[in-house]
Amino acid sequence: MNLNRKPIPVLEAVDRAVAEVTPLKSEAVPYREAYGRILAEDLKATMAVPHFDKSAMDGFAIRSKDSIGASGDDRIEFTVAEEVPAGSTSDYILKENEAFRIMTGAPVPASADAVVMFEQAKMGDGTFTVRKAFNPGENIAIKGEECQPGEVIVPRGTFINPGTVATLATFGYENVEVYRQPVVGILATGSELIEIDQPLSPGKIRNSNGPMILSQLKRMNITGKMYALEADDFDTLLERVEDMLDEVDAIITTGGVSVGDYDFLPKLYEALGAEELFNKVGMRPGSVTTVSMLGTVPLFGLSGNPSACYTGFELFARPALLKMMGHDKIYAPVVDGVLDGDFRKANPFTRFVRAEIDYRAGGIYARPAGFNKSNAVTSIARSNGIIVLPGGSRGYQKGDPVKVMMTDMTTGARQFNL
Ligand SMILES: Nc1nc2c(c(=O)[nH]1)N[C@H]1C(S)=C(S)[C@@H](COP(=O)(O)OP(=O)(O)OC[C@H]3O[C@@H](n4cnc5c(N)ncnc54)[C@H](O)[C@@H]3O)O[C@H]1N2
Ligand code: MOO
Ligand SMILES: [Mg+2]
Repeated sequence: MNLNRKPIPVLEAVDRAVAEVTPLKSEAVPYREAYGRILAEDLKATMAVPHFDKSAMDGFAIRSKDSIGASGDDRIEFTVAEEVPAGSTSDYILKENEAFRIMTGAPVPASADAVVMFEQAKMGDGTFTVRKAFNPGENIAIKGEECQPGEVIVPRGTFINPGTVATLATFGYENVEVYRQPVVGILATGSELIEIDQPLSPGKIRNSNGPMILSQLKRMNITGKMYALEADDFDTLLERVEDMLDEVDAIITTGGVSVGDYDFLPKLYEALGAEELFNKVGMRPGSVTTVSMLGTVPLFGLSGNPSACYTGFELFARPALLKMMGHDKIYAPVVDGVLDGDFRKANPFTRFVRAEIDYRAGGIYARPAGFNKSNAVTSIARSNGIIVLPGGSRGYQKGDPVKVMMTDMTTGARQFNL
């Protein structure tokens, strides 16, 4: 048993975990299934957008030169020669003071160079008049004004958002190269753990970390692979982890990483020949988080205590897995906020406090989400962010400036502070 673990600073631990993993290979997926994946190729424009000059308004396409000199007192009249609805074209060549009746999105025929909105025209019978001169290009979306062929629209490593999917459709990418999703195995260890449908008895508790990690992965668009609960028995645990290694790209275990008689995970990783990146971090909760590498497979040994487990995942597993997914923005945003409640307990280590974030017009307010010890589970449920309190000899009080880690961008604000 190693009772002399040396804590390393949080940032150093994060760096070590991230440095060791590499992006997985890429694969092609149909564009409609690409949302949430990471681009493994630069997304380039295959054509100009728009790819023809198109009317930006419903109205009349004219030759701008025919409108020169128009005014309120001296209106100029046009005769409608043809109609061009969206989806159609016209080869007709306008003669002097002739116009097309044209709709938004329709190609502006070559002989016209400006569009008069219906609201700018006074209608006659097959005719209309205007009271101002129109500039060439007025109310027209010019070919290539948005982008040119070959332009990189979204670089490799970017999260595919709904706009990226729209862009894939625009350019005709039926399939797109994305990074393969890691297969992440989850193993909850502990002889005290029971499944949700088993009866509680003294000493036994329901496994909450396993399903929590599954959900943390889901939040990252990863489908986790949940393995059956394992008791604290070295040999069966070793066998189980060896089996998992044949099936997964990363392993997340919970429990058994501290110094107890039945905390076997660090020893187990050692027996597998894994390289230990760290086994103690200067943080609370989660100080005993242990991360090792076995070849290309990271082994995240998260603490059994729920708040420590949750925090260890967000700090170490999440950025490392995002890197494996090819993501170029792997860290949770950390923003300046205001502490919206006291946190009096001083600690020499950096403390991560699960918090309720309130986005107010004046800024971001972060309130500790209730009972916040390492073994707490309910505060995680009330939290949508984590307050970061640097270690030191004093506590913190309401109103103090603090850093806030945005772990849950899916939870919005109560008010729409436009
Ligand atoms: N002598 C020392 N004891 C402990 C130290 C230490 O430095 N010296 N560190 C403490 C800290 S801090 C933590 S955190 C825990 C970490 O414990 P382990 O990672 O070894 O986890 P376990 O011992 O297996 O369990 C701890 C706790 O969590 C509960 N648990 C475990 N798995 C689950 C699960 N899947 N769902 C819900 N709850 C779970 C378990 O029943 C225990 O209560 O060690 C301290 N001890
Ligand atoms: O590692 Mo423990 O979670 O610090 O409390
Ligand atoms: Mg333990």
